[in-house]
Amino acid sequence: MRVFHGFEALPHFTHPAVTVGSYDGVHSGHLKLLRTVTAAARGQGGESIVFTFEPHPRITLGKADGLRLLTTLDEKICLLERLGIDNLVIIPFDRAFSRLAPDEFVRDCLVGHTGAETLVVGFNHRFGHNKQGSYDYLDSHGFGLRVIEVSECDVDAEKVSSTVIRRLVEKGEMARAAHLLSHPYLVIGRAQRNRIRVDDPLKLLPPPGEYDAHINGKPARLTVDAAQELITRDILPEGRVVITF
Ligand SMILES: Cc1cc2nc3c(=O)[nH]c(=O)nc-3n(C[C@H](O)[C@H](O)[C@H](O)COP(=O)(O)O)c2cc1C
Ligand SMILES: Nc1ncnc2c1ncn2[C@@H]1O[C@H](COP(=O)(O)OP(=O)(O)O)[C@@H](O)[C@H]1O
Repeated sequence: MRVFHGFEALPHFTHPAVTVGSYDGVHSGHLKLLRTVTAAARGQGGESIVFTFEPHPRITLGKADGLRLLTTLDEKICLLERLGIDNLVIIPFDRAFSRLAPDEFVRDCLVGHTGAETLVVGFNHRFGHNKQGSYDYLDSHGFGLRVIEVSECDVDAEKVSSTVIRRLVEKGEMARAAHLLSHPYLVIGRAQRNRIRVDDPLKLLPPPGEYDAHINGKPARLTVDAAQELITRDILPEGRVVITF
């Protein structure tokens, strides 16, 4: 997967199919869109592009109050890569960007900068200044784009959203969280002896307690302490570690 920062210096994309969103957690609902965008790209002999935002829009818009995220940017890249997405474009979500009207965003950013031919959106997707854009808006304005709307994906008749999964992780219900994510809860940190630190203060960790997890693919018993440090029984090689719950 190629990763680009911002709209400047993007290459020429071949018949791209695109999707846009925060994609926090890259959960089962997101998966349905990501599979659709991949299939659409293949169907038109082109490549898939995911646009995501950094920082999370709610932070820029001052609506973050205590927000913790399921995925850091590093983790999101890892998860999208595994799904076979061809390109990721990370959009700096600043105040000026948030003021773009829906038509400016679609015309200038999606079509203008990437030549998007197909746009995949979820059932509740909103975009553009004050969230004025939606599937209906796209459908009625055309923009010369094929727009595919993906219906809501539930798991066991339960709504799947980043918010629902955040609540499960906050309660330490890691098996249920993994079920709604459709993959284990991922934490990428840095090991020093038997301690693992996560540098991003926005990363949501499970509450203090003991957990069965995997560290770099090996089963391990892990303690999360009150200072949100992760402690193992064994000494780990120093550096980047991948933990899955
Ligand atoms: C160009 C562009 C501008 C946006 N502007 C706003 C905005 O002004 N206010 C807003 O709440 N969301 C805006 N969004 C939507 C956010 O990306 C995000 O979907 C939304 O903030 C999610 O809100 P929620 O977490 O409260 O559901 C914009 C999206 C795009 C692509
Ligand atoms: N459970 C779900 N089923 C289907 N689509 C979903 C689901 N949850 C989210 N989506 C879609 O995934 C895309 C990205 O979602 P998200 O990152 O939560 O949205 P936003 O960019 O508005 O924060 C959106 O198009 C949204 O409609």
